[in-house]
Amino acid sequence: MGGPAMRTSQKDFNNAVNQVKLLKEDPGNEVKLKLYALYKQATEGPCNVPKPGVLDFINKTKWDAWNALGSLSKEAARQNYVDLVSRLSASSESPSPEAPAADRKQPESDTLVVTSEDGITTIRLNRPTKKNALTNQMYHDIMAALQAASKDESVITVLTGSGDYYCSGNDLTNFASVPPGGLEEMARRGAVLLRDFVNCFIDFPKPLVAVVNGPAVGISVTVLGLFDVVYATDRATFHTPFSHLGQSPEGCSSYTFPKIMGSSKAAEMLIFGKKLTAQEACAQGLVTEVFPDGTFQKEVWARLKAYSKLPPNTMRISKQIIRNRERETLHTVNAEECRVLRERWQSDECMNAIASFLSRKAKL
Ligand SMILES: CCCCCC/C=C/C(=O)SCCNC(=O)CCNC(=O)[C@H](O)C(C)(C)COP(=O)(O)OP(=O)(O)OC[C@H]1O[C@@H](n2cnc3c(N)ncnc32)[C@H](O)[C@@H]1OP(=O)(O)O
Repeated sequence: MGGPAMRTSQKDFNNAVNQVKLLKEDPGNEVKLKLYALYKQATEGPCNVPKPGVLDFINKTKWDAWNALGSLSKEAARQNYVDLVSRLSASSESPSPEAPAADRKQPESDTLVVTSEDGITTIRLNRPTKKNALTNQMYHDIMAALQAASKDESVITVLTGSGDYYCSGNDLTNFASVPPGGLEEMARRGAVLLRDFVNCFIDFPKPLVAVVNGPAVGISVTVLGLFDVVYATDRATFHTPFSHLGQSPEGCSSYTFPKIMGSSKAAEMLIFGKKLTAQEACAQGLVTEVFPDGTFQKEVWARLKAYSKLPPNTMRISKQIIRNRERETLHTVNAEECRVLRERWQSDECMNAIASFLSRKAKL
């Protein structure tokens, strides 16, 4: 085990594994084989499986590459993997023809991880210590990721979260720093950001799937009405505590929720802040299907991989015909919700609720 190898953390390694999926150029089979071997060595140690038969050409080649690393330590393999990915990333900076530079904007921080594999672009909220609460930067990064995904070669786009929560909604500290223009300016900016954010979901052209890996709060729940399919673990809950926060519904939920679940069920959620279990949300049509937490990831990703093999243009056209009729209505609803919220954000009821959370007096 060499000294430098010890400097690579598990986080660096995980980042490198994600980075490989974002490479804009195919590094070629030889490099892919090297990456494979280093990955196996870093995660499982020296090759410990029987050699495949000579006719099993692909697996034998992979086995040979892994076996050639001999007794290289896991740490050293991790370091070599990270170094190799870093060199590959540096040499694949040139823009790809199908994605104009503005649309390829990658997240500026690690709070959003975007990967593409098997025809699926996955946008992962990655702020688990804050229950994936959405910072202003994350709203921008999600918009950029959706824009890029709408033009990339993937077939399906997925939004999901890291850790035990799907998302705890708007980061309430977004309201903590008041700009020079005062509360009014803060509310104006918030309304513009919210409108643009929700518009990206309304206009998204490909099948959009939410993989709800845990509890969901606020805006992460309301925009679900704009997704095509919502899969949830049985640990998930769905909570829109707008009245508790002195706020009003957004994400087009004032329109989509009554349509999905009927006006009285929608009112119980959006006005009284009733928290739904995953099963309840499924019974009311907000969630497509609920999976046991133990098999959630396995079952959902297997299903999505199978769906991603379906003809992409046909799926896109089917989505259009399902959604297009309502697109203008949804834009109108979004604009109206943002107008109302802009006023709410300047109200005493809202300010008190946020101050209360920030001073840790209140929790949902
Ligand atoms: C451009 C503006 C657009 C605005 C759109 C309008 C959007 C509206 C909404 O989304 S409304 C919903 C807002 N969300 C909330 O009110 C949730 C607040 N959070 C909580 O009530 C709880 O944290 C919890 C129930 C989600 C989880 O409770 P628990 O399991 O006990 O964990 P902790 O409270 O200890 O949380 C861990 C850590 O995360 C921080 N955190 C969680 N959620 C948020 C949040 N929404 N905003 C900011 N910070 C959040 C929490 O403070 C803890 O931080 P700490 O460890 O104390 O530093």
